[in-house]
Amino acid sequence: MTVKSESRTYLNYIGGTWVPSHTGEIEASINPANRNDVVGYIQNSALPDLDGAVQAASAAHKAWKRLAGSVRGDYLYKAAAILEKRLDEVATAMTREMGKTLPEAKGETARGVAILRYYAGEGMRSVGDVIPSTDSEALMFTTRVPLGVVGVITPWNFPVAIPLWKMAPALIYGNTVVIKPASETGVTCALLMECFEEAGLPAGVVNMVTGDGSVIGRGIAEHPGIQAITFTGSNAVGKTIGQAALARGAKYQLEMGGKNPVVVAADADLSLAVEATISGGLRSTGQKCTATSRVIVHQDVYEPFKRLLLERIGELKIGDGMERNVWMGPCANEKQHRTVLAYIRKGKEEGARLLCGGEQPQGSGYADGYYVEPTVFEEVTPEMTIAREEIFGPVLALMKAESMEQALALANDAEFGLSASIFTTNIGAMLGFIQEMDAGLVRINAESAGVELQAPFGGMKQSSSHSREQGRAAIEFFTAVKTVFVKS
Ligand SMILES: NC(=O)C1=CN([C@@H]2O[C@H](COP(=O)(O)OP(=O)(O)OC[C@H]3O[C@@H](n4cnc5c(N)ncnc54)[C@H](OP(=O)(O)O)[C@@H]3O)[C@@H](O)[C@H]2O)C=CC1
Ligand SMILES: O=C(O)CCC(=O)C(=O)O
Repeated sequence: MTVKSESRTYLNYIGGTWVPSHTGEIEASINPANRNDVVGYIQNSALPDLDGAVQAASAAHKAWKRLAGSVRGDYLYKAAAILEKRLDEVATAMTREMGKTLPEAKGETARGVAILRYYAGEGMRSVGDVIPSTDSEALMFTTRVPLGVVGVITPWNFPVAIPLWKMAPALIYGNTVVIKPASETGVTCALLMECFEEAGLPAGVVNMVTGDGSVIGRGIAEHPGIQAITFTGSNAVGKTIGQAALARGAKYQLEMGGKNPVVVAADADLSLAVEATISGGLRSTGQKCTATSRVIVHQDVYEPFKRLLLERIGELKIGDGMERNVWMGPCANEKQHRTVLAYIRKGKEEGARLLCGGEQPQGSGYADGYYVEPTVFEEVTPEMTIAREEIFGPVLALMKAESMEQALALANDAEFGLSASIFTTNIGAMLGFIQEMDAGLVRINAESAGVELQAPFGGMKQSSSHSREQGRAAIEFFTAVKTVFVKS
């Protein structure tokens, strides 16, 4: 296989200019489909780089917040048009950096364009309420003000959509931004910065510093010049960010893991349920916080569902996401690959029965990449590790339920509460699920993954800090309410 390596070095974007890190160190961004392919080099930054970015963002804030919302919106519309024009280039960088297939990466980049346009429009929408005062001669109303400098810490699994669904609302409501993307996807983030630069955003309004999470990510959480932090990633890191922010009185928002169930009732459309389980559980190699992980099937349809599921999984083509007809790419990095294989081993050790997959696929096309076969276990019991912990890989755990009550109890038996699906044609079962399921997203006859940008997104229990992102819900995090009382 020919390897298309590039040696372009991407700099930090600070105060409207591209600058190298004070450390002079760079880090290679590797293609997980072929570890010999270097996508580019990013800066391995240190705290003085972050300080520079925070200073630039603080200096830009006063003028940015004073612009009319519609003017800030115009910048976002321009950035959207530029991203749309560069869609193929950005999607290709994404596939090469973290492995999702090119059609998925193109879909995500198009979603990024739509996110920018949605929030551009927010600049023209109302922001407050008029509240009747007990004083008949007074006018009382609420308005909203930006928070200041927002720190954005993002993961590698949605390298365009997640940065944009955090940055676009932060910007439209008048904040300035310092982003630290996941190290695996620093090149894709640098391309997003180029779009903002080309759109002419004033210097310092958006800034990017790449580098180790434990240095730059932690630095953002602890920085006194950053008024709010929005994070998506693991629970372990999210909790430390929340604690650091709380300790210094900064606002924070954490979107973390999931252990999302799909319930298949006896009256379900089985082929629909199978397709949604495969799409929700295995697309993006299972690396979505909304991915289906536990599949709870009513005993009356368990065998036909299982047969159909295995038959369809057997047809999926695994490989380099840049190749046509490949349905599932590799895990995003070496650590993730090791983690997923370790969970599969644990599943076997704890007594779950392996129905398919479980290994790194064999053959020359797979030797240099972080591939794992789509894997299905059955006889999974609620106390097993693979039923409890987020795997973030192409692994499905089948569980048999004797009744819908038991299915619902199993679905709710998790520390997480992000997304949950049910497949049924019974309206009572649908309503019961909507009512009783402890999840921030409840989906009926639809896969657990897949978030619409105009609707609130976030989880219950350990999945989030109980805030919501996206849609109009974003205004709650990125602004503070001011109550105004006016008397002549
Ligand atoms: N909810 C979701 O969408 C996601 C969940 N996960 C879960 O997390 C697991 C591990 O993935 P991983 O990439 O390691 O996730 P992390 O939580 O470690 O990474 C997410 C982001 O946080 C940064 N970060 C890392 N350490 C710190 C720190 N101490 N303080 C502040 N920021 C930090 C990372 O930077 P850097 O890249 O430089 O380390 C990255 O930008 C996955 O297996 C999955 O279970 C992962 C990604 C997304
Ligand atoms: O399901 C989606 O499209 C979004 C999932 C997500 O936000 C995540 O995995 O972090």
